[in-house]
Amino acid sequence: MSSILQGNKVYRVLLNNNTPNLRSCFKLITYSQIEPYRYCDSMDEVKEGKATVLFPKAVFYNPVQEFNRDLTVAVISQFVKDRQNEILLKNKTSQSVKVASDQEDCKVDVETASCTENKGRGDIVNSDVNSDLATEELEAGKVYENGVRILEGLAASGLRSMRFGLEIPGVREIIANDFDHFAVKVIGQNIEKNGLTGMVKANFGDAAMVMYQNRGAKDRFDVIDLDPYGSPHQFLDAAVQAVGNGGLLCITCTDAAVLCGNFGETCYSKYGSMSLRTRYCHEMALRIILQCVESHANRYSRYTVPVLSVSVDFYFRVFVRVFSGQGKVKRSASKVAMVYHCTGCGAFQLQNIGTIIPAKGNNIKYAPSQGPPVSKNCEHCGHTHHMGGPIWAVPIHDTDFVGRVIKHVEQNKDKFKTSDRILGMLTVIQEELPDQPLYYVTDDIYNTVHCTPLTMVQFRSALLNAGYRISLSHCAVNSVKTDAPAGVIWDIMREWVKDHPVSQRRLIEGTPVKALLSKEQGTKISFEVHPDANPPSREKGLLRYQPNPDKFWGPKPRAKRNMDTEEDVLTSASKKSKEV
Ligand SMILES: C[S@@+](CC[C@H](N)C(=O)[O-])C[C@H]1O[C@@H](n2cnc3c(N)ncnc32)[C@H](O)[C@@H]1O
Ligand SMILES: [Zn+2]
Repeated sequence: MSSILQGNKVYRVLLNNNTPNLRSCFKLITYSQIEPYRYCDSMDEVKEGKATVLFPKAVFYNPVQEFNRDLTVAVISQFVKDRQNEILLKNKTSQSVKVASDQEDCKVDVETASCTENKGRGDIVNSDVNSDLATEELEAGKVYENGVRILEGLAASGLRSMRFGLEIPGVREIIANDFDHFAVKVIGQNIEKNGLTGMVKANFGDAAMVMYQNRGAKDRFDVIDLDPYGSPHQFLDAAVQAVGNGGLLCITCTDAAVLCGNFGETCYSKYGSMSLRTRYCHEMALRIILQCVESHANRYSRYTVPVLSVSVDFYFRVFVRVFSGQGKVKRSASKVAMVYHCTGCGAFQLQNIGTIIPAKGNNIKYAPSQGPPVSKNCEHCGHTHHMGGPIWAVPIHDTDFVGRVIKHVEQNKDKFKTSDRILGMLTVIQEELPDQPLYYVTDDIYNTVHCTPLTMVQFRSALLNAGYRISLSHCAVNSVKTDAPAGVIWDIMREWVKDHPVSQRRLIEGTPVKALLSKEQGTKISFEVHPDANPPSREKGLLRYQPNPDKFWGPKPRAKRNMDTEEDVLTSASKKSKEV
């Protein structure tokens, strides 16, 4: 039995395949007369965070995305607090100040605060709208007339919106929108069930249209959450316009195969960037998404500041603030870069598209970059390069913000089922070298050289002893982010194989290993254990890289779609009966 919506009617379909007269299988019920759970064949009740929601099979729900929802609740909660502080700050001074608050050391810099730009251009300054909030201790579940407005563009059952309403303090209104009538009915019911009438509103519409209708200066949202099936690309143009100045976009992408280089040409068509199939593809994916959001924003004299970007399980999630300001938009070309990736040894080099040159006084000039940074063949192994990108080449997180989210989660640990994972991942993120895009993976290095592996501590010590910085990336276990040039990595390996020789049968002419090991050693290498070789997140024993969270882990398929016409239903039912 399943339910199908047509116009304002719901068909309760009894698919009895042995019945020749299919019309007798349908029972027509007037939609408005009936509550969704009464006509659904099965309606599961799910408790997550403070919310309890009903899920019919026909509406999308993926339990392993609880981490995504927990993290989003934490990030938006912190964002709301930060906005409050920015307002206080703006009211007090235009300098960087320490704001005394429940987060003792929350330092907010006016540079990144939303409030200062574009006044008088008709762009609503949200801090003005919210100014009453700034002095209040906020509570979750309470409607604040001057609180934040949140749009969940693709809400399915509205679970996320219910959690926002019940768990994020300082909210005015949440629009839980979906383009499926049935889902919207379920959202309505979940609003009542969670006592959120008046704060959360169910809305039927195409998310892009809803955002276009709200792009006027006074209508923009403070937060927009986009959690689509696959790629969000068709919503980005509207999203960058419908978010207020300094507002927050929270975007999920589950099209990992496209973003990780399996379909570079598709990635180009969706994100305007060529993805590469490499060991650092997960971070590259995040950077492709960020450059894509930025390029959409630039068209409307806006620019973005990523506050947190995570690669999780099978998906990517970015949290990006959007600001207005044509002056800063000019910097965008220097924030993105092409990637040259050696097809032999995996060494990579970035080539920024634009560059900023200091000029007279405090002035700057913008110019195209000079390049390329690599020769036709790799200087280390002689193989050719693939070129990918453009990618976002500046920091993908705001480490101060990440620190505040960590504090928020530590203080509210019992509210997030996935708090251990959030804390582990965010701590690794805080340790990431912010100015070194992409990474090597040590297993990959050892495979290229065909040698016995070093321990992580030995490898890290060798780089630190040579005077370079090193960190992990949250995107991959055994990852190495460093400011050392690729040549130093190969120097480490050349030193290592002196005592751990590579089998002669591997040293075939034309292979990367043959070329790499034939080169002269450049840097002096020591494997003596360096005091900083163990990252603090490892020493503390945090849950840094979680194995697959569930047995049936992965992106869930679309919820079964409601068929459009009775004819479709009949055709489908008759197909089914033939299959039996
Ligand atoms: C992945 S689910 C959303 C899951 C939800 N955010 C959560 O956390 O459980 C995607 C939803 O987007 C809806 N959808 C698809 N295209 C849409 C569009 N153009 N506008 C609005 N909703 C859309 C689908 O009906 C589906 O319910
Ligand atoms: Zn190479």
